[in-house]
Amino acid sequence: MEFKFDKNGNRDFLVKAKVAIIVGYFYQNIGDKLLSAAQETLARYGINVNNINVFYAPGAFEIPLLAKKLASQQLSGKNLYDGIVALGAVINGETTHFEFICNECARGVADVSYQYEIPTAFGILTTNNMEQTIGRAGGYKGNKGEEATMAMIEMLYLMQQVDTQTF
Ligand SMILES: Nc1c(NC[C@H](O)[C@H](O)[C@H](O)CO)[nH]c(=O)[nH]c1=O
Ligand SMILES: CC(=O)[C@@H](O)COP(=O)(O)O
Repeated sequence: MEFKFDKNGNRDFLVKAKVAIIVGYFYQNIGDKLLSAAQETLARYGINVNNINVFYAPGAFEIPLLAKKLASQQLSGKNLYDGIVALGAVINGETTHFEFICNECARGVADVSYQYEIPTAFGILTTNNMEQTIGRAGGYKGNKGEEATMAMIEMLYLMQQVDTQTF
């Protein structure tokens, strides 16, 4: 993914950024792979490790509530977090349960970003089997943890651009 902003340009806005990572821990090994990629990406772009908090949800269905709770946190009248990254994996089974979890998780994560105007990246794998899952957690299709984190970082830049635009 190519950033729209100059990756080698001014990154001061990233050094002070506070980020929450939520990991759906239904498949712990997958969650760990996604989390590692997210943490490495944040470090690569200069976000202070002391400004990153990690939270574990039992499953993807619980992620939106945790995301909303985190997004609502305030410090001195401002949002505590500048960005949120939601990670996890939902693997289809024999029933329609998969659809309900995926839809509610995606809808809930999106609603948090809209309601609180905090970039909340959707890094939840929605796959048909473990092979597809592993392939997207550091395998042949990359790592959704890195991809989602990069999207969140770019949104931090864009939100700053909007807030500081002049004519
Ligand atoms: N099957 C998967 C689940 N199921 C659990 C739900 O997310 C939720 O925790 C439960 O329904 C209780 O509310 N979660 C995943 O993250 N991935 C799955 O494949
Ligand atoms: C996505 C799920 O909840 C899945 O693990 C459930 O499997 P099943 O539909 O076979 O009960």
